[in-house]
Parts: sequence; structure tokens; C-alpha cells
Amino acid sequence: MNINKLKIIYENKALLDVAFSIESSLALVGQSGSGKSLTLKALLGMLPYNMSLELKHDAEFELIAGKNISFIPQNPFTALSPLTKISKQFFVDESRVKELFDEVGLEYDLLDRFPPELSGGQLQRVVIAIALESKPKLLLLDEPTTALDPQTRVMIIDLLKNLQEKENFKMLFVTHDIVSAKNLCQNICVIKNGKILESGDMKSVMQSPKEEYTKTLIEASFANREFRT
Ligand SMILES: Nc1ncnc2c1ncn2[C@@H]1O[C@H](COP(=O)(O)OP(=O)(O)OP(=O)(O)O)[C@@H](O)[C@H]1O
Repeated sequence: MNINKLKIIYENKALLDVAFSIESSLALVGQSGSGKSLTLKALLGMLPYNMSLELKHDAEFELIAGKNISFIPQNPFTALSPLTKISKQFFVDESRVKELFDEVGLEYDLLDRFPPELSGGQLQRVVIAIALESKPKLLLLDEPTTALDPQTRVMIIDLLKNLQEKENFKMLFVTHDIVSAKNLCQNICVIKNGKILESGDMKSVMQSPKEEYTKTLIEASFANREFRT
């Protein structure tokens, strides 16, 4: 799936000007303010009205735009309506909800609870189940593990990887956390100030990053971790 041009103009200035291709799973990695969230908003058709967008893409994206794209936000604690039971947050019938619960590894008794009665990991699983409701062809993930503790983060990344194998959707994973990106995605694009600095196969970019900026991101991400494989 190719996004041949995604350019956002705001107050006569280009905030973002990128192009990328999503083969199976692509990590879009960059520091705060680099343009990651804007990229997702543009693909979801949710840009603020005062920004103008130039978007060129291939037929594969055309086919799914607006209907087969699901979004997983950063914070599962605020993603769901707190006063609505989990079972009522879905738009499909009960048997499909149970099927989705099986897929994400949740017990059915959680269906009768309210969001504040669930842990962060459980909530993110519910959010993922809701995202899978419509059998998406593309999942857009905006730092889906940032609000979670390290162990839960690893569990959610593993879950996404398994779900992708089963459901066969593509993923665009936006993050500043290279460790999670490396564990989840085949390819990587490094973004800085609204432009793509470096891109390619995850392993090669991790092993021999060309840009200093990429090296710094890698060092920062791995700084406090025990493993570097
Ligand atoms: N509604 C807006 N109006 C004006 N400028 C905006 C708006 N939203 C984002 N920007 C600007 O666009 C640039 C990219 O922002 P974006 O939110 O995409 O960054 P990001 O990489 O997702 O950062 P973070 O990791 O902090 O979420 C930044 O310079 C930001 O200030």
C-alpha cells in the first residue's frame, strides 16, 4: 500500500511532507513534534479544518479509506466512555463480541464491568477488540503502549503481532519507542520535522543507521533496557 505524497500546509508553511509504503507493518518513528500524529490524522480524514492536505495514494488505499481502517489511540484509560459497560461499547452482536474477546484473550465476565474497573492492559485489549470489530485491512496505531507498564507493553505488542498473523491486516505504528517498533514492525521510517530522514527494513536500519538522528533515537530507546538483540 503506497502513500505517494502526504503534504500538510498550515499558515503557508509545510508542516509535513512525506511518502511511504506499508508492505506489512511499518513503524513511523520520531521525536515529539515530528509529525507522527498528523500523519495518522491525515489518513483518517481528521485534520483540523485550518490545515490543507495534499494526499496521493494507490488503489489499495483508495479501496479501504474511510471504511476498513481502524485506529488504536495512545491512552486506553481515556479511549472508552467511563460510564458505559464494556459490552455496550461495541456495535456488533454479543456472539461477535465474545469472538473478539477470545481473539484478544479477555474473560467474558469483564463485559459487565465499566472501564474504570479494568487494568490498563485489559482496557487496551478491549480497545483492540473494538478496532477489530469491522475486520480492518489497515490498523493505525498511535503509541498504543506508551501509557502501559513495561510488561504489559510487551504483552500488547505480542498480541498485535499474533493478531496480524491471524487477521492479515497491515499496520502503521507511530511511536517514539524504537524497542516496541523493532518488536512489532518489519519496516521503519524515521521522521524529523515533518520529513522522512531514513527508511528501510527494520533490521538493517537498527544495525546500521545512516543518520545521527536515528542513532540518537536508538540509543535513547535502549538506554534503560536490559536487552539489545
Ligand atoms: N492543530 C494544530 N495546529 C497547528 N499546528 C499543529 C497542530 N497539530 C500539530 N501541529 C504541529 O505539527 C507538528 C507535528 O505535530 P504532531 O502532533 O504530528 O507531532 P508528533 O510527532 O505526533 O508528536 P508527539 O509524539 O508529541 O505526539 C508540530 O510542530 C505541531 O506543533
